[in-house]
Amino acid sequence: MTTVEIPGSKSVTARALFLAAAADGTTTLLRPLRSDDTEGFAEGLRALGYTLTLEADRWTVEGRPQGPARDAEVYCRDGATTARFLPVLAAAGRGSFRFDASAQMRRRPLGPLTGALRALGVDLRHEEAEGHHPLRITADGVRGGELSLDASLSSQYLTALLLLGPLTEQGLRITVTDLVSAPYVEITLAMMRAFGATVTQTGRVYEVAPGGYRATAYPIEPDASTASYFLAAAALTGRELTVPGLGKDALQGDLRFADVLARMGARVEIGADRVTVEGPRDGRLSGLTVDMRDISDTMPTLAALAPFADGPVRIENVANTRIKECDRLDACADNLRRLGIDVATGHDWIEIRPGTPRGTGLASHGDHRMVMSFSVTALRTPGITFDEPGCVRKTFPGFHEVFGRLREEWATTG
Ligand SMILES: O=C(O)C1=C[C@@H](OP(=O)(O)O)[C@@H](O)[C@H](O)C1
Ligand SMILES: C=C(OP(=O)(O)O)C(=O)O
Repeated sequence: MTTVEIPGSKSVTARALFLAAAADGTTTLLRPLRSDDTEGFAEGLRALGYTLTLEADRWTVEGRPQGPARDAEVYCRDGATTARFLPVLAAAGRGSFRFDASAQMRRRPLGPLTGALRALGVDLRHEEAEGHHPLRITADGVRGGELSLDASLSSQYLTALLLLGPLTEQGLRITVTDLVSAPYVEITLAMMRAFGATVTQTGRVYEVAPGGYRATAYPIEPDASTASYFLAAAALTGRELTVPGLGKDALQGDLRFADVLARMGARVEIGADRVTVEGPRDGRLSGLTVDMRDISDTMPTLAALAPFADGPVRIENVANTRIKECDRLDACADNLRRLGIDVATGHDWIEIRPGTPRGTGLASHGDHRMVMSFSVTALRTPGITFDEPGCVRKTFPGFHEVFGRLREEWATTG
């Protein structure tokens, strides 16, 4: 049996950094993720005037409940959590703040969030394309009130506004007309409560009370999206693999990817604080149709595994994967075709037919998940290479070392 320690969750680390910065007192994050996205988030906080100490497994943040209070320029790199959460933190402070991001992140939409901030009275200007970075905020605190929000492009708009709620004078009441990636909002609600906020949800209506956040010591659970590559690897190779730290009480919806593997024929056990997957001994996985709207970061993982199933794999309701680091439906189809696999896509779906992938050069499309996903395919396909393997740094800089060790361990144990 193999055990793999997975680094901390990107989503939980980003939220914990925001909450710690906004809290009254000093917060300690235990086992945070160290990666380009989360280091970019921490660097953004420093640019906004916060004091952070980053040690290997322990980050401390000195909170400033009054919010950022001096003019600043923030570069958000490729991270959408940084690019969508930090402008909201700035809006709650006082000063003139300019935000910019990488070319990739500049292309990704912000409009529903910046529209909501304007509706709350925030003075915000997009410097180039409307609804995209770069943007300038002239902040003077946020009074609060009622809002309607369309979160069908990204749940991160809702998360950002929920995080803002306790920092407003009157609180926020948000009615959501549509919501993608819903489990990420559950992470937000649970973590806001852990930092002392009062927030309720009744159907589509979220109510957040004013009153700020309280500092705490916060342990970061392992990243469930990252775990998907290792769980898929076990499913594909007929091995048994355990990821400690992700169990029944895990915050992240992406752990549900294990249920998809179970439907394909793997044995899955989700215990109190660990998940174990054992692939079928004969290597036979079943095809299936699956709605991944809630867990679409794992769509590429399944697409990369899909050719080995004994029937078609159809993934539905994943239109918003077209506005991630790249257009993930097109990028998956491109790489599967390079491997000689028959694949079809539509506006919000992809269908992959069974086949035997042929090793070849694959395109990263600047997307960490392309590289990590097709590394799983490579376990049963000699000759796969990537044009930009280093882009895994966004969420898991050590991916190739850890995945390579697993591959070697399995090669030597027959
Ligand atoms: O809130 C978060 O931490 C995230 C929400 C999801 O984005 P969308 O809501 O844009 O789908 C997910 O894909 C992303 O990796 C992280
Ligand atoms: C889409 C992703 O990241 P983000 O939206 O946080 O940039 C991801 O990690 O797959």
